[in-house]
Amino acid sequence: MGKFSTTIERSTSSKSATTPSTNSDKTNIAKTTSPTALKDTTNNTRIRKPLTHSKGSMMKNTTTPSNATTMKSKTTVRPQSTSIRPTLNNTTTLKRKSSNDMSLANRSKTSKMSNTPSSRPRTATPTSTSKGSTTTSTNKGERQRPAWDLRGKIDDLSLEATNTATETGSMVDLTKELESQVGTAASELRQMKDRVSELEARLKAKQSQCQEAMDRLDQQHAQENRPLEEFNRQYEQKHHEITTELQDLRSKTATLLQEEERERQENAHLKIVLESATKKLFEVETELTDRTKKLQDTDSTLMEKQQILEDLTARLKWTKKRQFDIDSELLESEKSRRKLHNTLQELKGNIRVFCRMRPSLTSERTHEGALAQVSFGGEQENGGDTMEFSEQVATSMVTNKTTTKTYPFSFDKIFTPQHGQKECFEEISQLVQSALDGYHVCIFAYGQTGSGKTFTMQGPSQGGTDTDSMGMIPRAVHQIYQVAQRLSDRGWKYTMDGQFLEIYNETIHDLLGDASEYGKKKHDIRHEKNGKTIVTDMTIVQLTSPSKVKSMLHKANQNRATGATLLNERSSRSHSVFVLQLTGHNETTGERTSGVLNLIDLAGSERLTSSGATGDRLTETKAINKSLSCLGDVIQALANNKEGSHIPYRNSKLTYLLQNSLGGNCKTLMFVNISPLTEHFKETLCSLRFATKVNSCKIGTARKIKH
Ligand SMILES: Nc1ncnc2c1ncn2[C@@H]1O[C@H](COP(=O)(O)OP(=O)(O)OP(=O)(O)O)[C@@H](O)[C@H]1O
Repeated sequence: MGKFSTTIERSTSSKSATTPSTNSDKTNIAKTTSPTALKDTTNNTRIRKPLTHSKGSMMKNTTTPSNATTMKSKTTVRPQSTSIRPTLNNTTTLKRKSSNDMSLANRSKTSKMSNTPSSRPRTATPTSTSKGSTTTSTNKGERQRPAWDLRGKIDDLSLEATNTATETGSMVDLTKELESQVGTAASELRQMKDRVSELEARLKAKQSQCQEAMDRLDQQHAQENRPLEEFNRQYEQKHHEITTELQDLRSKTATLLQEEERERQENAHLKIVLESATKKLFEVETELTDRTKKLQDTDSTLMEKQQILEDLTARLKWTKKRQFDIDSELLESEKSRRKLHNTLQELKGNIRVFCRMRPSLTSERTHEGALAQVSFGGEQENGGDTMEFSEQVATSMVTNKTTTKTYPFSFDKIFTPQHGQKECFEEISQLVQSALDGYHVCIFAYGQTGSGKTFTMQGPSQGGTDTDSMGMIPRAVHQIYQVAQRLSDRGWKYTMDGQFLEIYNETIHDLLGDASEYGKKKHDIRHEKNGKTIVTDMTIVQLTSPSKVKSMLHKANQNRATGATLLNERSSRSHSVFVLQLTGHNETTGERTSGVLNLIDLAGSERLTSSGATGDRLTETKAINKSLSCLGDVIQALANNKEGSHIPYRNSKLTYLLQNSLGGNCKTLMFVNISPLTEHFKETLCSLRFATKVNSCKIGTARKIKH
């Protein structure tokens, strides 16, 4: 069947279903509690409306009964099914309606088109032909009425118009019927709404009742549960406590287990330590036993030794006492010896002469016979020493025979090359003591150049630091310093003022002054009535400590070097005089002393003839010889010892300077320094002869200077 026939079926079924559907709808509404469902029903009702406009309904009369029955049975089911369709809004419904109307119109149009005269070839029977031809002409291109069959076409049109009129009438009926249905439905709807409202009210009431019942139940439940909750709370608390306690217990147990493990390990360790300690203890005990035994042995030895020590201590005590007795005896003996010696010196005079031969230097021992033949004798009865030089002298020029000629000498003391500075100083230390006691002491060093005068007076020219080689000047200062310290216990206070001057070519120079002033200042000699000798503009150094002597000598040597030239070695060509003024004051007794110690390094005593000097050197030599000759003259004059006789001090600067240190009030010592070399033998003989001359002088008894 084509589309058109389907449409007929639908319209038929909808029409036939209209009445029964009302009942069934009602039943459905009653069952449905939702207003929405009701709406849907209404909508469905509306939806069904276009179905009544279908061509099918118009064709109802032409349909066979059997078909109608079938359709009816089909449509009765539809309202039920539509009642449970989803809700459609009015707009949708209208749209559907509109679209259905449109489809109806189209169908009508199509129907019209299919009934045009063009489909002329159709059968002449309008009803059956029309239906069959229309259907076929529209859809399958069935045979159409020929163009020339206008009559047929008009017939078709009139038939169609009749059909349309019939259809329109049916439509009006249908509309009316539908309107009536709508009214009924509206009334039903209102009833339903009322019913719904009523039901809703009842529902609300029931809900409220339910809520109240629920509240009551809740309250009851709460009341009933309160003890249970309390119990539950207590239970939980208890549970918590027990759990906590349990955890504590577990943790304590774990700690205890750990401690136990640790103690176990410690015990094991202690066990090992104990074993080791026990072992050591045993060893120590063994050692202790050994040592105790040894200690006992040592104790007995110690006791023996203590006994020995006591014996030794007793013997030492006795020895010390004996030593003290001997020392006392020795001191007494020494005192007696000094007294005797002093008496001897006084008998001999207060001028003493020491001879000192220096050792030969390595460079001087070049050949056999380089050293002069000399023998040193022992101590004489009068306390002096002897020495004897010898030389081979030709007796005949023809036979070339020689004989040994000897030159004996004796002096208060003779120092061989083997004697050191220490021995020399021991001999003169008493003179230094005399200076401290208030005497004027004068110590000369006389001899040719290079014979060892400076070495004797100051020490090595290189300024050696060893105390063994220290000369007479530093030793004298050391001794004075030490004695002054010792005498301070007995109330003595000493001051030591040092001056160092040089007499060169009969001019005085200050060796301790500023180097730039050296040789520029004029210094005069003044003798005061109290016996003091003053040299003007001289630098005076307070020797507060022995170390100051060293720096003083260094300064003097520096100044001397300033005045030296290549051809003129100043130390050999000038006299250097170190003057030490010693002033003592005893605060206890009020006693005062003022001694002077003159330490003089004379210029070289070469003979003018043998030196072969000319020019400036000749002048120097003349000056030196003159001053040395004057010194001899002064000593000679003093030796003559004639009261009031003239002493030629003023003949030279040296003797004038030493005026208060040479003579009856003074103690004089002369070192005659000699060389050991054969080549210097003649000069040595000259020096020794001069010294012998001095040594033979008796100046008289020295007296303390009184202030
Ligand atoms: N007793 C001694 N022991 C060791 N060496 C000495 C001794 N006496 C002198 N000499 C050395 O001999 C050399 C000459 O000595 P020194 O300069 O003292 O002679 P001098 O007589 O002072 O000479 P000058 O008149 O030229 O000053 C120096 O090198 C010195 O060190």
